[in-house]
Amino acid sequence: MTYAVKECFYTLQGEGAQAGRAAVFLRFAGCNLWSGREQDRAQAVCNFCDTDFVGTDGEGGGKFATAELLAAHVAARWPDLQQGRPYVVCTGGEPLLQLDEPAIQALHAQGFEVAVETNGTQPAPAGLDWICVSPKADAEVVLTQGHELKLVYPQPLAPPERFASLAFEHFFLQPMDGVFKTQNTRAAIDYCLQHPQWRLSLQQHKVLGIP
Ligand SMILES: C[S@@+](CC[C@H](N)C(=O)[O-])C[C@H]1O[C@@H](n2cnc3c(N)ncnc32)[C@H](O)[C@@H]1O
Ligand SMILES: Nc1nc2[nH]cc(C(=O)O)c2c(=O)[nH]1
Ligand code: SF4
Ligand SMILES: [Mg+2]
Repeated sequence: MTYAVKECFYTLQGEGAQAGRAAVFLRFAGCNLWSGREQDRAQAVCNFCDTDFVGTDGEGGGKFATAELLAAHVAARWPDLQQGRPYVVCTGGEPLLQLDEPAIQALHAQGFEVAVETNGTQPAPAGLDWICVSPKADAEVVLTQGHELKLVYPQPLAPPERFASLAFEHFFLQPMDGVFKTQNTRAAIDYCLQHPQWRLSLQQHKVLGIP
């Protein structure tokens, strides 16, 4: 299996229950819900994406022929493997189109806890330490259990109530970034105030100006 990686960088997790934690972000290229081309955005199943996941040309990007080469590339980004619990967040694009058990095992062998940010349309390989599912209105969620469910809000066809009974430990609303970010943030605050099962996830890295 060759892995196509858009970029790979060390920063703080900006979202959800692990926000503030140092992590290597491993951003896989490609997604099943959007081509990544602006001319296709309006017709895409997921049309609010804030990320460039096309190609392998980003910082720390490239193609990796084996799970071991991929894991060594990730480990090289962690400052000191003796210090703290090394943490890798596999994202994309849609990471579960590529992240498989051998890759997870190779990352474990390098000492990493392995997290994933997924749209929930693919089954999860065994061995993941943290699963964050972020449902998209027009895409069926097959991954219905995990650690956190992080719903971009609002999506009129995906109200939070649709997901509130799924088997997750944490439930977050993340205001949709874009031209209506201020209004979306206010709406998410109001929803959390009225439904305390849900917490607010702000994209802290955007506030901080870090990747
Ligand atoms: C770029 S996605 C990649 C992982 C996976 N494809 C997914 O959608 O979960 C990473 C996270 O950013 C969220 N996200 C994408 N676009 C956003 C936006 N415009 N505003 C807020 N969150 C957004 C996604 O819902 C997901 O939780
Ligand atoms: N700092 C930081 N935190 C993040 N959490 C989820 C991200 C993603 O794009 O998946 C992301 C990201 O791109 N940067
Ligand atoms: S599913 Fe994730 S990566 Fe794909 S277009 Fe939507 S937000 Fe972007
Ligand atoms: Mg991001």
